[in-house]
Amino acid sequence: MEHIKKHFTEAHDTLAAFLADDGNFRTIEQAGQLLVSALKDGKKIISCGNGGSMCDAMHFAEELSGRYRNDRPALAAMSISDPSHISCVGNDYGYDFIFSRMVEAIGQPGDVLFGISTSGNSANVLNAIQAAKAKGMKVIGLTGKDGGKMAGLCDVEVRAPKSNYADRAQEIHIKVIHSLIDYVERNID
Ligand SMILES: O=C(CO)[C@@H](O)[C@H](O)[C@H](O)[C@H](O)COP(=O)(O)O
Ligand SMILES: [Zn+2]
Repeated sequence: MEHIKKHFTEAHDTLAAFLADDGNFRTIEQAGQLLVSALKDGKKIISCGNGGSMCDAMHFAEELSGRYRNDRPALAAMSISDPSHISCVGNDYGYDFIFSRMVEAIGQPGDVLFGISTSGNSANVLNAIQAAKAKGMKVIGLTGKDGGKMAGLCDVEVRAPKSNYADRAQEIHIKVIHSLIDYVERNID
C-alpha cells in the first residue's frame, strides 16, 4: 500500500511546487492568449506527443474541436495520431519524422504547434517544432525536467517541476491543458 500512497504524495508535492511559482500561471496565460489569437484569426492548432503525451495531445485537440465545459462553435484543432499516417511515415522515413511530416503537409503560417514532451528530448517532437518554424507557425511546448532540447525553442514553454518520473510531469500537463481550454472558452468570442 505504501507504494500506492507514494503516487499521491508525490503528485501532491509536484503540484505544490508548480503552484508556488506564479510565473507558471503567467506563462499559461501567454499560451492561452496565443491560442485565442490564432483561433480568432482563422488559424488551427496541431498537437503531438509520444505515449501518454500522445493521449494528452489527443485529449487537448478533442476538447477544442468537440467541447470542454461550454457550448460554443467548434474550434480548429487536431492531434497527429492517425495510426495509418504514423505507420506509413514510421516505416518509410523513420519514427523521428511522424509529426514533422504532418506539419509539412497541413501546417500554415500562423497555425500553432502544441508539442508535449516530459523530457523535452523526443526527436520527433523536436523535428515537428523545426518544421513548424519553417512554416511560420507559433510553437507552444509542454515540458518537464530542465526543458531538455526543447528549452528555448518554443514561443511559450510551460515546464512541469523536476521529477524522476514522466508521469508526474504528465499530471501537471493535463492540468495545464484543461486550464488552457478553459481560458480559450472564456475568451474566444
Ligand atoms: O506515459 C508514459 C509514462 O507515464 C509513457 O508512455 C511515456 O509517455 C513514453 O515513455 C514517452 O515515449 C516519453 O516521451 P517524452 O515525454 O520524453 O517525450
Ligand atoms: Zn503514463
